[in-house]
Amino acid sequence: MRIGYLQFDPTFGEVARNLDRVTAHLEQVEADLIVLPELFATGYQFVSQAEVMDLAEPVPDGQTTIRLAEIAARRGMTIVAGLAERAGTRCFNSAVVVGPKGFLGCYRKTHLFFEETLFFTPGDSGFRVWDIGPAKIGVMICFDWYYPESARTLALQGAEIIAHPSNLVLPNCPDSMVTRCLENRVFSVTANRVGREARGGKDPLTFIGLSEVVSPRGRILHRAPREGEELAFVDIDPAEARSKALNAYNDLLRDRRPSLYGA
Ligand SMILES: NC(=O)CCCC(N)=O
Repeated sequence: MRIGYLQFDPTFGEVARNLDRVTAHLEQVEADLIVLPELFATGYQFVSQAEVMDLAEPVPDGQTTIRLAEIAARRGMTIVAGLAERAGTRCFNSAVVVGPKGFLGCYRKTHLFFEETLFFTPGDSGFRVWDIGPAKIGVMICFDWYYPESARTLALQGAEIIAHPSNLVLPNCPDSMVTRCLENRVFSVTANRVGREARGGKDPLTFIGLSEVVSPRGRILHRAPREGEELAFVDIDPAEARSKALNAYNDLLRDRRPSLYGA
């Protein structure tokens, strides 16, 4: 099974242009699963609620989901991509899952970071897993990584690969995903963006790149540079994420003691 990411540098607000640039990359892809960054078509540093409402789209009938579903069907692959979702008067920081047969579902970011809390509604979808044929994938978005419950919940639901659209600005995620994968015995694909944004007189944000695929044994199978766009794929066997046995006596998920874990 071939999985990977597009590390991308969007131009803020230029949705059609960003979509065109991304789809040009995707037309070259021969893979089973590709992950795109969080908010890949809009950019990240919104300055007002009105701006978010203007740039956000309905799911699945908005242009971004439609375009990605068309490509997924044509290329016979699954795409997980972050986007700003408009649902009535609310906006969510979401990720859509589209496959060879069309739209599969949408995850709404559970843990909003920094000024996202001003413009987005905390996600209400809960963590979800989709069977895409060769594997079961779960989705979390960027800052969700900071909460071990995110990856653990997906692993308990049977996720073998965690698709992780991101706009990372803090340094810790790339190395921390080694632990997330090790403790849950899952693969992860973190698709980060690169570049910087300094809008509306706000402090500039520099995105750290370092997109990566990590194995269930905590090996970094491939990591992108800090800067520059990169399309990268790794051939994996998702079966490596099915057994949670550490040895003849320990099973990572069976041996949990939730009655002793408190809230
Ligand atoms: N967009 C984000 O959720 C950033 C989260 C903080 C980090 N890990 O960079």
